[in-house]
Amino acid sequence: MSPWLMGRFPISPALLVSGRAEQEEPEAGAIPVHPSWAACSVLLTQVRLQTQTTYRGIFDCVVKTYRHESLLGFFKGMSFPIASIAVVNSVLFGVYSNTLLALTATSHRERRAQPPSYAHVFLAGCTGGFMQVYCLAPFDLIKVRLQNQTEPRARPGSPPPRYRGPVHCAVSICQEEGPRGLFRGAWALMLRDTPTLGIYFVTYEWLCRQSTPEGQSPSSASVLVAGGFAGILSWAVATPLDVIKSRMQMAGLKHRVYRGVLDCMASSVRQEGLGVFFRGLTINSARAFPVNAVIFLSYEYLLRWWG
Ligand SMILES: C[N+](C)(C)CCCC[C@H](N)C(=O)O
Repeated sequence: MSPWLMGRFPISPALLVSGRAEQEEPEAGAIPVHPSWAACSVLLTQVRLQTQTTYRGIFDCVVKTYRHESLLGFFKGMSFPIASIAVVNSVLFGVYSNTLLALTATSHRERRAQPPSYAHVFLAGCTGGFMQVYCLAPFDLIKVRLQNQTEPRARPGSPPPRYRGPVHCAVSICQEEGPRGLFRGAWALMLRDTPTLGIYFVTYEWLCRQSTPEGQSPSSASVLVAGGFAGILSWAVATPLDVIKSRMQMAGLKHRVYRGVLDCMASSVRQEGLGVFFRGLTINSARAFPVNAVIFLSYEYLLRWWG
């Protein structure tokens, strides 16, 4: 077994074997598990649960994806977001720190002795969220479009998927809709990120201050816990608009074209009930803790080294 396959995730053989007459690839009985697979599957499952109505839940989505698209299916649309993480987070944290600097006129070091007010932290977070949307929107659109392609890769005789990969997806969108097409759903993304990133930084600051004696820098453990909970809380608040954002990004493909954010909300609620706003909440929150714990730890360390 490849060293990449670190463990095996047992699944009832009946689940994998049933209805497999026309699919040969997956081995019956187990899905090989690797951390990168786990991370990608979380992102893919979240997007599919939010935009497609064919899945009964997280487990059903994972099993169906594995059955129809094999392990590779989970990595769909991942190269672009991975490449974009550094850029998007640099913009977010760069704008946040500089706005805080402008508002409080204190450097990162001085801020421990003179902590900024929560209103300033919130405002700086909202500004960071607003600015990051410009670079996040195209990457996020391509990710959502690729993750929603359920066709298996390279199966002879089967119709090819609409997009062959991230670059083909970007070029096709530009050709079909012009460069503005790359910003489809950007309004919903802005509504999602501007206030929730304010909440994100306020939660982080508040939790750090609760666990740190006055005037001192927070310990790594405090940073990890505060960052993790800031991620969970901000994703919990952001999930309703995340669902709408993903649906608007898919509009015209698997979904009808909506007249705007409100139309998308109203028609989703009419067809699927209020529960639609909580699709992907569990998976978003589970992913949010480790991801944001690491993001804030890196941010604090970088500021201490270079600040
Ligand atoms: C505010 N909102 C919850 C929308 C996003 C928070 C982003 C944090 C991090 N980049 C992540 O992917 O978890």
